[in-house]
Amino acid sequence: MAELVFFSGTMDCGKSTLALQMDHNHAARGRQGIIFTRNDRAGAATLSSRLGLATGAVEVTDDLDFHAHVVQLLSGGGRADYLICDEAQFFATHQIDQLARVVDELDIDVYTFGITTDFRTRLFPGSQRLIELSDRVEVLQVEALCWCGSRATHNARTVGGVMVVEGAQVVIGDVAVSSDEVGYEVLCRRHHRRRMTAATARAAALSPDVLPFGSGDRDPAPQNAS
Ligand SMILES: Nc1ncnc2c1ncn2[C@@H]1O[C@H](COP(=O)(O)OP(=O)(O)O)[C@@H](O)[C@H]1O
Ligand SMILES: Cc1cn([C@H]2C[C@H](O)[C@@H](COP(=O)(O)O)O2)c(=O)[nH]c1=O
Repeated sequence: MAELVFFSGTMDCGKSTLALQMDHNHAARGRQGIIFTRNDRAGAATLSSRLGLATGAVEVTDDLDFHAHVVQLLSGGGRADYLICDEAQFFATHQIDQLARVVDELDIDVYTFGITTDFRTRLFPGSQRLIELSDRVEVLQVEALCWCGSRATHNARTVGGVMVVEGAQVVIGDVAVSSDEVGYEVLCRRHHRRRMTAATARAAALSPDVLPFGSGDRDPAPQNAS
């Protein structure tokens, strides 16, 4: 039976890489897929991974109807055994419902990939609908790490190097960008709550105001902050 699966994790945990690997593995066994994405950093109609791989994709727009798209393809003699959908957090909720229809009515597997929460720790509407409708939600095994070494569970946005908690939900960007741009950093919940990025932690560790002893609530010096 076909299934709707949501592969989720923070930014930079390998979702797009897994999407490309899944497409490769299915195609290697003679299955035919359609790749969709929306707002990939590499540009329109592209699915790209930080490991350097990229492939062409159908760019998802507001008016794209997944069910109609696939039915049209099949009616024209085309074939689709599975769909790969990257950056699915940016899909509209009714588009996630269309994906569920593709699974249930056309018996086609749909593999979706995306982050669950935004920089304010709020669910993206598309991700919320995926959690509600998916047969399975899979959390990626490769753990992105907070600067403290704990598993990163949340995405922080920085503007000019400073963590912000207000602004538009969607701003396309990347981790490890220069400090005058909008950027992102993955953090554990503790450090997201304290708004403590690698740069803030480094500054605090260097500050002469910080006593060399303290309560058990102190944070360690950043391990990989440069
Ligand atoms: N130079 C590198 N060497 C090995 N692995 C890397 C390198 N650069 C990035 N990666 C891996 O790629 C992952 C990011 O992959 P990507 O598919 O772009 O993530 P996502 O789609 O979740 O944002 C990182 O977590 C890391 O494991
Ligand atoms: C947290 C957060 C992220 N985004 C954007 C930034 C990137 O363009 C994508 C995530 O891509 P990745 O492949 O998972 O790294 O989402 C956003 O628009 N708003 C946010 O709050």
